[in-house]
Amino acid sequence: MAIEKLIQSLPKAELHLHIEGSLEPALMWQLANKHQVVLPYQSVAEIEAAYQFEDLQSFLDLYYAGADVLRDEDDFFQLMWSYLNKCRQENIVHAEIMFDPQTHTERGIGFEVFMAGFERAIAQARQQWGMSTLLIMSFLRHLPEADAFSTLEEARPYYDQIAAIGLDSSELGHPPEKFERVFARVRELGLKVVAHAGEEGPADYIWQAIKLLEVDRIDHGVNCQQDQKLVEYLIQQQLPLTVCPLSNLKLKVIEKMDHHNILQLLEAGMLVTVNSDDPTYFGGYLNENYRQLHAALGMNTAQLKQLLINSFKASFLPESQKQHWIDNINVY
Ligand code: HPA
Ligand SMILES: [Zn+2]
Repeated sequence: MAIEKLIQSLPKAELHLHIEGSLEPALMWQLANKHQVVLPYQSVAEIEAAYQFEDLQSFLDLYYAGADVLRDEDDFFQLMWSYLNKCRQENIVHAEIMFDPQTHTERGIGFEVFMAGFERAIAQARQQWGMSTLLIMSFLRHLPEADAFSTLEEARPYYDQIAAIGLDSSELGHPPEKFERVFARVRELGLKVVAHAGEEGPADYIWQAIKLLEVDRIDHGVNCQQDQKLVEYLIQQQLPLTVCPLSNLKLKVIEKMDHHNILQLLEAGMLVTVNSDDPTYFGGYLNENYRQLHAALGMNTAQLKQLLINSFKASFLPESQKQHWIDNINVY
């Protein structure tokens, strides 16, 4: 079978997806009208045209501004529902979805609003087509650690709906060590830990995420090759990286897709996975990321199969469910 068909048809997991980064320009436009939010754009086409980024921060500025149209429970339902439908179209059978509560609580929108919307969409997708999802609550690292502590406290009624806690937003100048104490508390609560590290930041930030936060996965991590000892450690420990190729291209972490190191890392034996990060901002959902790896880097069928296996291996699913899906990755 042609690789494009395999990319579409094989079961896959997505492990690095910010739900606020799946807000479609058309939905942003519709919600801005609904709530009379004034956007600095005159049309959906203008929103799309604005998505040209120089670096992570230039993206984050638009991403937080875009999230301002999300106001009531139904908005969060629609946001989640639209992504879960995309999963169905792309044969993403399991998704571990990040959300940024501080982006909403800072605007006076509480957990009871967004969690209710997310949960309603998740339950509907589970009932209608057996969609499997886990939620990852992420702290914004440009804010103080004290704010992360209070967010963790506010989330208390929802702990049984949250599988893991993450760390995202502006990386440079906000190293993992800034959040060492709050992640110690997270681990005491029995939650898994992930952190963005080594996207724009140095290999040392990846070491800090490992040693100080005791992460179960690294989000991005593409700068690991700056430190050969770190590369060896990641291989030996099989500590997963959730890599986002189109994101790296759009945020100029790499100059061209054919410079991406994901297949090198894969061939070296690292547990790397492919993910879309913020698909509406970066020009493609998950399958488009796989397609571009084939087009630009010549990803072959064996590599595709390994990346799909990795997507389940690196997930927080129970072992039996991981194995079930891995057994269903049939490449002819
Ligand atoms: O790629 C990212 N990096 C950091 N923070 C983010 N928040 C959404 N996407 C990202
Ligand atoms: Zn991310």
